[in-house]
Amino acid sequence: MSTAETTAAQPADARRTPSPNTGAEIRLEGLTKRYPGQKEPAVDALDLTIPAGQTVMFVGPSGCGKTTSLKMINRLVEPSGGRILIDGEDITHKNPTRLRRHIGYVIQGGGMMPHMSVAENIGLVPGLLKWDSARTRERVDELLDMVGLDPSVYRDRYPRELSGGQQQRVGVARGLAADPPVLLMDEPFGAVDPITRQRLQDEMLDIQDRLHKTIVMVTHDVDEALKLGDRILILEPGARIAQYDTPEAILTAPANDFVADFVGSGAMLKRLSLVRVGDLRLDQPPTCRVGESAEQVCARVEEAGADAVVVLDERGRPLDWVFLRQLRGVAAVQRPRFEATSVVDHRSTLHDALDAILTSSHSGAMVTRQGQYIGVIQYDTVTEHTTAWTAQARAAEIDTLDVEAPGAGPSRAGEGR
Ligand SMILES: Nc1ncnc2c1ncn2[C@@H]1O[C@H](COP(=O)(O)OP(=O)(O)OP(=O)(O)O)[C@@H](O)[C@H]1O
Repeated sequence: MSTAETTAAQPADARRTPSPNTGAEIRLEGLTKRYPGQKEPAVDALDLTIPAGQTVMFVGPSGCGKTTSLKMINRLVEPSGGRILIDGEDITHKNPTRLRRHIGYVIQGGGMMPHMSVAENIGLVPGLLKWDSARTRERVDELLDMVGLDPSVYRDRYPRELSGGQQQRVGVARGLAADPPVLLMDEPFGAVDPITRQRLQDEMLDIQDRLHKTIVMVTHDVDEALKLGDRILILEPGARIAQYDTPEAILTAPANDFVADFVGSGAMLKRLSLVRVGDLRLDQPPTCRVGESAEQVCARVEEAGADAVVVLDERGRPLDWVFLRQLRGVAAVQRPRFEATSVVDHRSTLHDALDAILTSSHSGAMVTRQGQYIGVIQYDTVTEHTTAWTAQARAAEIDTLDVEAPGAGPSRAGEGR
C-alpha cells in the first residue's frame, strides 16, 4: 500500500491535515470467524465501514468478539468468510506478513522485545522495510518525542528499565514507526494506573490531532471509548452490531436496552467525558520559572492579588503550583522533587479534569497544549458548566412532557439501524 494510493482514495474530510500519510478507510463485508470446535461463530457476518482518519472504539461484553474482529483486520486471525478492504483494496488474501508491515499494532503492556533496546524495538518494522539506519534513528527520536519520552534519556534503555506507562508509550511509538495508515490497538491502556492512563489517552488525542490515522481500539472502559472515539461500535455476542454511532448519540439516543444497560446509568455524569477542558474558560494565575528570585516572585504575585504561582520549566511546561508561603524563606524557586499530578491536556475531558482537581490543593488543575502550559481550569468553572446542563436538561424534559402524546415513550434515534 503506497502513500500515493492511500491519499488518493480518501474522502475530503480525511484530508484536513498536512500529514502526508493519513488514515485509510477500512471496510469489513460479511466478516466471519468460526473457531474450530465452537458451536457459534465468534464473529458472525460483520459489516462495518471505518472512515479514513477516524478513531473507532470497539466495546461490548466479554467474549462478544471484539479482539477477534480486530485481529482479522491485520489477519493475525484468519477469517472463515467475508472480505476486508483497506483503502478499497481487498486484503483478505494478501500475504499477511507483508500486510502487517503497513498496519500498526499496539497491545496491552507495549509488547516490547525484552532483549532489545527502546530504539531497536521501535525500529523493528522500519528495519524490515529496509529503511537506512540514519532515517530509522531520526524516526525513533521523533516518535519518542511525540509520545513524551526524551530520546537522549530513553533510546538506549531496555524494557526492564522502564515503568509500565513508559513501556506502553514505546508500544505506541513502535506501532506508528513506519507511518502506517491504520493503527490497531487491543486494550492498550488496560494495565496502567488511572493517572498514567489519562496521560496516555491525552497523548493519543494529541497524536491523532496531528496524524489522523485510522485507529481501531478495543477497550473495556466506556469512559475511554467516549473520550477517544469519533465513533463507538457496541457489539453483542457474535460481534453483532448493537449500535455504531458517535459518543453523543450513544449517550443521548441508545439504540436499544442492551446499549442503554451497557453504557450504564448516569448518562448525565458520563457527559463529563464528552466536553473537553479546552472548551471551557481557563484562568491565568501568575507564573514563574525555576531559578527566579523567590522574593521577586512573591512581590509580583502579591501585587496581582494572588496567593499561589504556577512554576514552569525552561520549555514552558508546568512543574508545580505553589502557595506563596512555600516560597518564603527560600532564595530561588526550586524544581520540585515530584512530577505534578494536577495537569491535564486541553483535550482532556471534564471527567479527567475533576479527577486531577481532586489531587490538587488549589481547586483547579493546570492545563497544557502539546506539553506547554496554557492556563488553569477551576473547579467552579466545571460546576458552572454542569449546572447549566442540568438546567437545560430540565427545560428539555418539561418541553417533552408538554408535547408528547399520553403513553408515548421517549424516541430513540438509533432504532431501526
Ligand atoms: N483461539 C480461539 N479458539 C477458540 N475459541 C476462541 C479463540 N479465541 C477466542 N475464542 C472465542 O471466541 C469468542 C470471542 O472471543 P474474543 O476474544 O474475540 O472476544 P472479546 O470480546 O475480545 O472478549 P474479551 O472482552 O473477554 O477480551 C469467545 O467466545 C472466545 O471464547
